[in-house]
Amino acid sequence: MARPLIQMALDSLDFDATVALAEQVAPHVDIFEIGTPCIKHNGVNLVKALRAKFPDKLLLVDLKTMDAGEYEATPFYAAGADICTVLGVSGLATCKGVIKAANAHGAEAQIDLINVSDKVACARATAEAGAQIVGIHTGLDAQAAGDTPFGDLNDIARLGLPVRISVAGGIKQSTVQDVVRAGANIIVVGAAIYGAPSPAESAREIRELVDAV
Ligand SMILES: O=C(CO)[C@H](O)[C@H](O)COP(=O)(O)O
Repeated sequence: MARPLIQMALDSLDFDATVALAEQVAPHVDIFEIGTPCIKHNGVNLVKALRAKFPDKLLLVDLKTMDAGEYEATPFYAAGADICTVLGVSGLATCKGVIKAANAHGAEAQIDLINVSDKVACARATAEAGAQIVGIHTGLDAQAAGDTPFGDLNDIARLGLPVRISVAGGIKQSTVQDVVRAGANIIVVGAAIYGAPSPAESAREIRELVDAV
């Protein structure tokens, strides 16, 4: 399996703080995720700023699109996004719209399985439709209620679909190696890095743990 990628979720609302945090953790991560609250607050100009500052990083824009897939995602790909997310619960037509926009820009679409009731069926259908990445995701509110993404990861990984698997939801130093072993290709980490006393040190630890598996 190719080396798993580490995705840092930039979940602040503040434009300058987001860029500053990205600078701190850049040596240790592969993908910068502009989180949903952050992209809603700052818009496409933040995509352009990060693209210009980090030409060698992958950039994921966590749009969590729910409708008008092609129309909503197109300007973000045009601004330099490598990956945009679309909600699996939006339905196949919206997912296909984001996939179409991604393909038009030589980029990728990620289907976020958050709150999808039949995740296996959604993953199969969207992989068939050409999605490049399926995201297993326990959101912040569900985490607060005690949920984790680990069971869903096992269910999706065993399908052997021709997609990369991204996993998000409270991943930290003590769980990251299990996530890699369970078959994740992209490990998303937010609070365990940005909430640490030293985000750079925390990102470095995560990198070492992932690479040691
Ligand atoms: O997409 C998100 C919330 O919807 C978060 O960015 C994602 O869950 C990663 O953050 P954390 O590691 O803190 O869970």
